[in-house]
Amino acid sequence: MKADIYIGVMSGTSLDGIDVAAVRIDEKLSFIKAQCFTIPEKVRQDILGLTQPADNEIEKLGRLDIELGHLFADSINQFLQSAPFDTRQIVAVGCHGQTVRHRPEAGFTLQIGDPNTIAETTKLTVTADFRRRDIAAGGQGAPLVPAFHNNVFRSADKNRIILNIGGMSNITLLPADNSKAVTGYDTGPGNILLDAWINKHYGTSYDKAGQWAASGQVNQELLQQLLSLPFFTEAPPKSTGREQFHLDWLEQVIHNSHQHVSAVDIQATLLELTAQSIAAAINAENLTKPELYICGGGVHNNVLTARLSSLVKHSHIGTTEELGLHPDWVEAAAFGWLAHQTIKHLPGNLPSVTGAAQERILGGIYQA
Ligand SMILES: Nc1ncnc2c1ncn2[C@@H]1O[C@H](COP(=O)(O)OP(=O)(O)OP(=O)(O)O)[C@@H](O)[C@H]1O
Ligand SMILES: CC(=O)N[C@H]1[C@@H]2OC[C@@H](O2)[C@@H](O)[C@@H]1O[C@H](C)C(=O)O
Repeated sequence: MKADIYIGVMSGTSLDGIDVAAVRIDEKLSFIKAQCFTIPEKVRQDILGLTQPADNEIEKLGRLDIELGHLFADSINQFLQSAPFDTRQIVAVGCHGQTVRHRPEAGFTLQIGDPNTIAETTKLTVTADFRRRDIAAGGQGAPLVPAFHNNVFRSADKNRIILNIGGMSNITLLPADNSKAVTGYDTGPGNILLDAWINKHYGTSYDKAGQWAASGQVNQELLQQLLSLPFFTEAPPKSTGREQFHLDWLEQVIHNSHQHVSAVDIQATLLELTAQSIAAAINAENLTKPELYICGGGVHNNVLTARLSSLVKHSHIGTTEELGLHPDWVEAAAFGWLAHQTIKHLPGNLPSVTGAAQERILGGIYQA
């Protein structure tokens, strides 16, 4: 039987790799397989260099756009070498691109990784640039994945919350009552500050299972200063990124606190900040006895998830694996679904999440 297969490609704010997933979409979506590809260190540094104002930005951006286009295309081609399906069944690729700047308050967001290059190199139809139409319609352009969560994880009898802990964290509220709107927003940092701080001190890219954080003590004064950032109490719709949560911001708050806090205690404090900001967002919602399902790389940080489960009100806590989708592949699968929406001329955004005036067909199509 001929099936429609879509390839989702996600390279998120953590810069931990390029996730490629294949999904089959007929009446229902089913996951086929996924793989993560390395981002070379030089490319990682070039991306990071563009997330803050830099010299000669246009030239750097132009070059990196093409370089990432090739990197995404090579990852897709490699992924398809061991595909357990006939690649002629692929309808399209949905490529998120790499966010280098997200400034919804200034009316723009920028994801790069040239889709023309991907289409030329893979000989596949590519859909990309999913966020800017939502922004043009008055939305935040993010988070987009709640629409996918609504499609695959909503239950008719249980209220559910899906929590993504990536570089940033975002929640999706899925009421069982389908007359109620799905809502969701970015809650603030996911792994980004934990990654940045351990990288500064040990050169490693993340705090494995949260062990370094677990060996320190939370500094309450610093925690309160970090939590006083207006973003945490702003009403949704809201989204954020590296523009807000970066090492310079953290170091400025530490400096302004006028106290000496050891590096390990700062890591413990950052884990507590991450857990508390997520939990405050979840607990502020009035869904009755929600089930909480976590996805994103943060599920592997046992110390963070244990702390979260002691802070949040929920009737059940687990990962999206219980709902049939491994937590590492939810976002990549979502971009496969978004490609399907674009190709079928269906909306990809949820105005109740992003704040856009209406539903919109997202993204551009770059024909094979
Ligand atoms: N074993 C582990 N222990 C602790 N943290 C981990 C572990 N494995 C992954 N992580 C964290 O997960 C992060 C990657 O998460 P993920 O791939 O969901 O991010 P992303 O897709 O870049 O984010 P975003 O959703 O913001 O776009 C890593 O940077 C790391 O901090
Ligand atoms: C601008 C941008 O790239 N935002 C990402 C980021 O990573 C998590 C969170 O912040 C979310 O808003 C979004 O990603 C997912 C894929 C989304 O749009 O739902």
